[in-house]
Amino acid sequence: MSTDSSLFIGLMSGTSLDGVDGILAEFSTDGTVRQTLASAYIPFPDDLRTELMALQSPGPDEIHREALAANALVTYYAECVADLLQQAQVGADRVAAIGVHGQTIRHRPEHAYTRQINNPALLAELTGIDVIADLRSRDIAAGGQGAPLVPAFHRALFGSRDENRVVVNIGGIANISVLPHNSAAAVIGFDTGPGNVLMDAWIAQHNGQPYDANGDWARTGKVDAGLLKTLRDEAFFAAPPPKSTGRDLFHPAWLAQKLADFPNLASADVQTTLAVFTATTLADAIKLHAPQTQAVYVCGGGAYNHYLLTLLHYALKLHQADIKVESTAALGVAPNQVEALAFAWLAQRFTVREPGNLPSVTGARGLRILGALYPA
Ligand SMILES: Nc1ncnc2c1ncn2[C@@H]1O[C@H](COP(=O)(O)OP(=O)(O)OP(=O)(O)O)[C@@H](O)[C@H]1O
Ligand SMILES: CC(=O)N[C@H]1[C@@H]2OC[C@@H](O2)[C@@H](O)[C@@H]1O[C@H](C)C(=O)O
Repeated sequence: MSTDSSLFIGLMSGTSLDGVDGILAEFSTDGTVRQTLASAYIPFPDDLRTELMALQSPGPDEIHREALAANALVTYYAECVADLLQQAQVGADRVAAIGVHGQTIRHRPEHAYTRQINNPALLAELTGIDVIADLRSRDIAAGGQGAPLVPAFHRALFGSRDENRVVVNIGGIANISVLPHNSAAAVIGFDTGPGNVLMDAWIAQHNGQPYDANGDWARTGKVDAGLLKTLRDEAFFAAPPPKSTGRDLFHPAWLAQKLADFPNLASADVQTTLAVFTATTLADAIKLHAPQTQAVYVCGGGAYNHYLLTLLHYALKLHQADIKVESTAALGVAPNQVEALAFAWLAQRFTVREPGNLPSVTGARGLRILGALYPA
């Protein structure tokens, strides 16, 4: 490794609540990714998943339960770090910092707060590595949404001089980054609504599976136009960016309420409609805010749902016949590694005291250095 580069770890556990994705990568001082040395995924055990799900809404003794869940969470983060170091045969002393997102349990930018449960002090203690945490609060303090943060990284990693690109992340929630080929043009980005969160909840409720692998169940049903319209009528979709959302709005009880008017729908038809809902809300956002898009690159777990990608491609082709839809693997980064790499990048930005946000995305008053340091 040369003197103008350093190793960083990124840890992301997102709204799907399934586990933690980690990456160990080498960055140049200017933030360029030189190479990825290792990636790892540690699933959460069922009891932690259940508690993280319960903490998404108000409940008894929350402060105590949140603290215990944070301690438990960090043991899996530390396991992920150990796995990365072991795979790459790298000592903790060679890693400059860990960028750790934590687990979102509330996201209420309209009330000027967002909460990711975490115990970064414990992570520094367990790993012996500097930890950079709390990466959203400063943007919110500056009047921003605090999310999505990945567009700045998407621009750095995936921006092109030749092609108008959109990067789509389909996690629990979905978001887009609009990357015009003209680098002087502002990058915009925002959450478009549910990604997998409602499809995951529905298949878990009906078939006991954590997600609809490959979209195979959704593929068997029919779209219900009435339900689709009811879902799309939610005010969030018509609101202009900057905007962000989460499980605060799109939770199983929200879906149950919308379904109340459709008591006779077959469960597979609901799953199909939810897949079309995700695909069309993404496509609408791209058509309205990035009509010149030539290529769409998809990351996040939803990139592995072929049925969903087919629906997205179909919805976009109605607008522009020759639009490309591919996964970010076509640009050299596996779809399930992009978010963790973004948090490694944010840790690198903090370390060189460079901003991590994009005011054109979050609506913050200006560029801000994101995060707080817990020294090793
Ligand atoms: N093979 C697959 N087929 C279909 N869906 C899949 C597949 N693999 C992963 N997924 C979906 O991707 C989800 C996990 O995606 P990801 O890890 O990107 O979410 P996250 O990071 O938790 O969410 P967010 O980006 O909202 O924070 C799973 O819950 C599942 O719905
Ligand atoms: C508050 C919060 O955790 N938001 C997540 C969530 O998951 C996807 C979408 O909603 C995005 O806004 C964000 O995550 C990514 C990493 C981001 O900030 O860009």
